[in-house]
Amino acid sequence: MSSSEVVFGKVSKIVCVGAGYVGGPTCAMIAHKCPNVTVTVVDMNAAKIAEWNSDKLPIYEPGLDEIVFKARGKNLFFSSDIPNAIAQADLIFISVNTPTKMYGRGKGMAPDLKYVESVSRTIAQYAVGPKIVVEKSTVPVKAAESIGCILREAQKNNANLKFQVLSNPEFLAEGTAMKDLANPDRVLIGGESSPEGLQAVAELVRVYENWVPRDRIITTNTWSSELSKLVANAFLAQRISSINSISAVCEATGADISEVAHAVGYDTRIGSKFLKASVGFGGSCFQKDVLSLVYLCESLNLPQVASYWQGVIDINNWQRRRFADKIIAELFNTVTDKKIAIFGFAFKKNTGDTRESSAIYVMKHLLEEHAKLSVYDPKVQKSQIVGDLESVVKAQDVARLVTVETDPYQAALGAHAIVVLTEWDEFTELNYQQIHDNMQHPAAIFDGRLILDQKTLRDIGFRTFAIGTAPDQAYNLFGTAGY
Ligand SMILES: NC(=O)c1ccc[n+]([C@@H]2O[C@H](COP(=O)([O-])OP(=O)(O)OC[C@H]3O[C@@H](n4cnc5c(N)ncnc54)[C@H](O)[C@@H]3O)[C@@H](O)[C@H]2O)c1
Ligand SMILES: O=c1ccn([C@@H]2O[C@H](COP(=O)(O)OP(=O)(O)O[C@H]3O[C@H](CO)[C@@H](O)[C@H](O)[C@H]3O)[C@@H](O)[C@H]2O)c(=O)[nH]1
Repeated sequence: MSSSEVVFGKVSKIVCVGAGYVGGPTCAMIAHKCPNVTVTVVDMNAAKIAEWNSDKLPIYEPGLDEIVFKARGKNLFFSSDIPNAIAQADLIFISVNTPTKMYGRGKGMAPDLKYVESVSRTIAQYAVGPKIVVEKSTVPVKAAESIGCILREAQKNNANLKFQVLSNPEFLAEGTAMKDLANPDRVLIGGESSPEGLQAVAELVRVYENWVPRDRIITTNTWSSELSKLVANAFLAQRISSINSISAVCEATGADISEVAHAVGYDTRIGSKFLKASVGFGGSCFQKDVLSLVYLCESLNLPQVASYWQGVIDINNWQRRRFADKIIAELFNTVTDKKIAIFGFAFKKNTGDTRESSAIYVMKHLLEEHAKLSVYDPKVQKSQIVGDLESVVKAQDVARLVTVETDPYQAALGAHAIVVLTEWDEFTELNYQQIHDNMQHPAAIFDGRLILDQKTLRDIGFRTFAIGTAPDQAYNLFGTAGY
């Protein structure tokens, strides 16, 4: 092609394959900000598409309903007709899941790319005319090469087909997805430096330029873009593991993790964000993407780099275990048949998502000790909680030992302890005097999120433990001082 030949014209029809946590919100935002573009989100899960077309959307995300209800039926559509949508599109986002592979080569480490490959083959089968194909899913470096290879094969048999594969990873965080999409720190687009590649990049830039300042749209080569997504998540997860590792030092010495994080984060070179100690990071991305980086480094014969990043995961698992062990130790070394209230099951506040939530693992450890757990989460359904626990503990034990309540006061009624595992704002506003009055005594609270005021709770009569905080000598009812 000559540099002046136009292969990829102005994008007016966008299709997104994958109507999940990324595809749904991202396309709702594009439709909202680009009234002249028609956006169709397709998925092989017809039930999910029906939910996207209903009054109750399949995911909870602050601000999402409003935008979807405004744009739906105008320039935003949800459909199960994948072939037709692909045939019509100028630009196709691949936004399907890339979970950690649970079988065969790379089991427990590599991302499973079968859904990405399957979409590539579907595009190759139903495409007509030129298409810009955009990796939105998080993938390992060089995934675009595999997608391109499948698409080029289709091109050989049909001269009208033209494809360019771009990388455009998503950086939204759940719970703040709509804010992140409306005002991203940056948009990253990777592509080829050929004339066709540059044209495709320019067309995707043009879409984002509808609301993102041009200087926040970064363009790179394809492999830099793919790798940057993994590295961004690895750095973020690393900060949490770093602060969590120091939380153990605080507990053993009398330093306070919030004070340390504040003092350290005040250095502008370090920065204050993502330094909140916790019961460990959860969510569908951090563990999966760090493991993907570790696997990539092992494949590239870089074992030192692999083991450096593996440490981030090891600390996270250790922190979850450490917190559960602390609960058991402080409840007089036995939780057998003791009722323990679990406040929060989602992996963070303002989402109903439970994927890789630390709650699953802390509860697993407690269930192995035969604790009776009573769970309350404002946004997670009972079926989800039971299903998640059944993936780590025998179903009969879940049935025998776990109850799910729709009210935190009910969850804490008659309990020996409360364990806070998600930082929902409403947990800070409960009447802890009333809760304490209706618990077994001595009553304990374990704050895995550092959201409760320990002094107030102690004044009420609670025995308290918070991550990264040594029990105050004056209130050291646990008798764990040793420093
Ligand atoms: N969840 C996040 O906050 C987030 C943020 C940034 C990036 N990502 C990345 O984005 C990707 C998608 O994540 P998600 O959380 O939206 O996943 P998800 O599981 O919520 O959604 C994926 C959807 O793809 C559909 N799908 C799978 N294969 C398909 C096929 N062949 N044809 C049609 N539909 C198909 C599934 O039915 C599902 O509805 C992942 O690679 C993830 O790592 C996620
Ligand atoms: O200081 C902190 C910050 C976060 N967390 C925990 O870390 C996990 C992940 O939180 P967050 O990153 O806010 O949510 P995610 O939706 O998982 O978003 C991450 O993963 C996405 C998927 O790749 C990326 O797009 C986002 O940029 C990246 O922040 C949660 O369990 C949080 O509670 C902490 O424990 N301490």
